[in-house]
Order: sequence, then C-alpha cells, then structure tokens
Amino acid sequence: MTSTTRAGFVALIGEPNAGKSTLLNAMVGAKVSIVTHKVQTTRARIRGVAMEGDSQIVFVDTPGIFRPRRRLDRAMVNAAWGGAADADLIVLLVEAHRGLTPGVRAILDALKEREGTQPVALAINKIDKVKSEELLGLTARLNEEFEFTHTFMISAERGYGVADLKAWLAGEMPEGPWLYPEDQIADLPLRMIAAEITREKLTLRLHEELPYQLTVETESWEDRKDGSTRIDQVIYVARDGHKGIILGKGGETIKGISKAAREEISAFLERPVHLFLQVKVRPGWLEEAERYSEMGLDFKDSK
Ligand SMILES: Nc1nc2c(ncn2[C@@H]2O[C@H](COP(=O)(O)OP(=O)(O)OP(=O)(O)O)[C@@H](O)[C@H]2O)c(=O)[nH]1
Repeated sequence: MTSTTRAGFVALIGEPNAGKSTLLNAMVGAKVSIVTHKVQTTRARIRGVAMEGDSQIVFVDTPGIFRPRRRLDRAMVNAAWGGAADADLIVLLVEAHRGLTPGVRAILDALKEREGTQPVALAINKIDKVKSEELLGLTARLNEEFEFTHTFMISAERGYGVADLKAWLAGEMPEGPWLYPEDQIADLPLRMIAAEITREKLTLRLHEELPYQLTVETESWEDRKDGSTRIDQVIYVARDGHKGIILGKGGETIKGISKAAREEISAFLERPVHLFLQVKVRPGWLEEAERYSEMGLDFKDSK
C-alpha cells in the first residue's frame, strides 16, 4: 500500500512571550532558533517546516499582529493576518498562568470576526507553572469564549504535550504533495530571509526604476567547513530590458547590490558569506506569482 502525503500551513498566534518560538523549535528543530528572534524585521513569513510521518507542516509567521506601533508594523499586521488567512489551521497559544488577559481577549475578538474560515486549536502553554485545577478552569473559560476545534495543554519548554500537538497537526493537514523538498527544510527560513535582504537592496538601489515584476530566489546554500557560507541567488525579471537595469553599466549596479546584500546577510548569519547573484529573464513570471505568494512572499505590497 502506498501512503498518502499531506502538506499545509499552520499559523501560530499568541501574545508576545506566549512561547511561540519555543514551541516552534520544539516541533521543528534547533536550526530555526537562530532565526526566530530576528525574523520579525523581515517580511519572510515562513518560520519553519516540520515533518511528521508523511506530513509536512509549514509554520507561517504572524509578526506583531496585535500591537502595531509604527507604520511599518501596520503593513506587517496585514501581512500577518494574510499569513493566518492563508493557513489551513490556526493554533492560539495562551499562557496558563496568565489566562484570559486583555491581550488574549483582543485576539479572540479578532478570531471571532473570522470564525468559520478555518479551524482554530487552543494550546495552553506553560502548564508547568500552574496547578491542574486552575488549568481545567481556564480551559473551560476559554472554550466558552470561542469554539476551538481542539484544546491542548502543553509545556513547550519541557516538551510536555508537544508530540501530541504535532501528531494532531500532521493528521489535520490536507492531502497533497509536500510543498518543499526535504533537503531544503532546515535552511528554508534562512534561504527566504537571505532572498528578502537581496530584494530589499534592489529596492533601495533602484527606487522607482525597479521593475515591479521581480523576484529573488535562493537556489543553493552551502555551509562550508571553513565557517563561511556560499549562497547562490537568482533574480528573476519579466523582460530583457529589466535585466539591463539591474546589471547597470559594466555590471556596476549589481555589484553594489551584491556587496550591500552580502554584508547584511553576513551580519545576520554572523558568519562570512560568499554571495553569487545571477539575473535571469523569466517571461512567465506573472503566472507564477501565485506560487510565490504560497511561499509566503507577498510582492504586491512591497513596491
Ligand atoms: N515555564 C515555562 N516557560 C516557557 C514555556 N514555553 C516558553 N517559555 C518561556 O517563555 C518565554 C517566551 O518564550 P518565546 O518562545 O520567546 O515566546 P514568543 O511567543 O516567541 O515571544 P515573541 O517572540 O515575543 O512573540 C521564554 O523565556 C521561554 O523560555 C513553558 O512551557 N514553560
């Protein structure tokens, strides 16, 4: 008998400090932990990919959903809900010892407006901090407020209940082919951030000259024994003329972009980086736009 593969997106939401990063690391593995605390400064939304049996679970980021402070954050709020809206499933993380705070209430209100769009599971985290009677009371109260598909009681830090949650998520993912090749999973958030940095440098350098139909993909990633990382990226444009703009006279423009991007990626990874950029014309780019938005990169609002 052949087994069926499953793949889908899960949005982990909750107040700051609820334990999202800790839970993510517990489900995905250590590599993401380097990224997660810095990832909010980027617009890349994929925080990690977990495999469980034949299921691939892609965790999407929801940066700063509930406390927009600056204008930039506003855009992130939209992006964040975008992430949640595209997700097959939402997991709301609530801290056991803090319970139904005004922040959690605000999230529940937002969820209620979207009720029915997708299943929402409740994960009460940090259960190591409370007594079981309190936990039962809180579970009941939260379930009165919102109709959760399922309630989990976990300690992300100690690992209690994490395997159950992960197994359940795996079973809830829609049937379909995996979204990412298995050998790229560990690096995926890094790959996306690196691509996003290069894209940002293109934007800064080219301003309004920047072709709207443009995308950056990290094609290969190699952590070398000498402690450096080799990254190959392709900048895809829709027309030949766009390629010329990006290269600049004698390749001056792309050189400048490459240097700026390399420095920032290197600072981000905290290791030396060798960055190789290539510009390719891909006329069918627009038709593929859908694919990129699936990957969590939203080109429309970044013009
Ligand atoms: N006692 C206890 N502490 C936990 C548990 N899970 C996470 N923490 C702690 O809670 C704090 C916040 O955890 P994070 O994973 O950074 O929370 P977050 O939701 O990603 O926070 P933001 O990045 O601010 O949104 C850290 O100090 C964790 O060690 C748990 O199950 N039990």
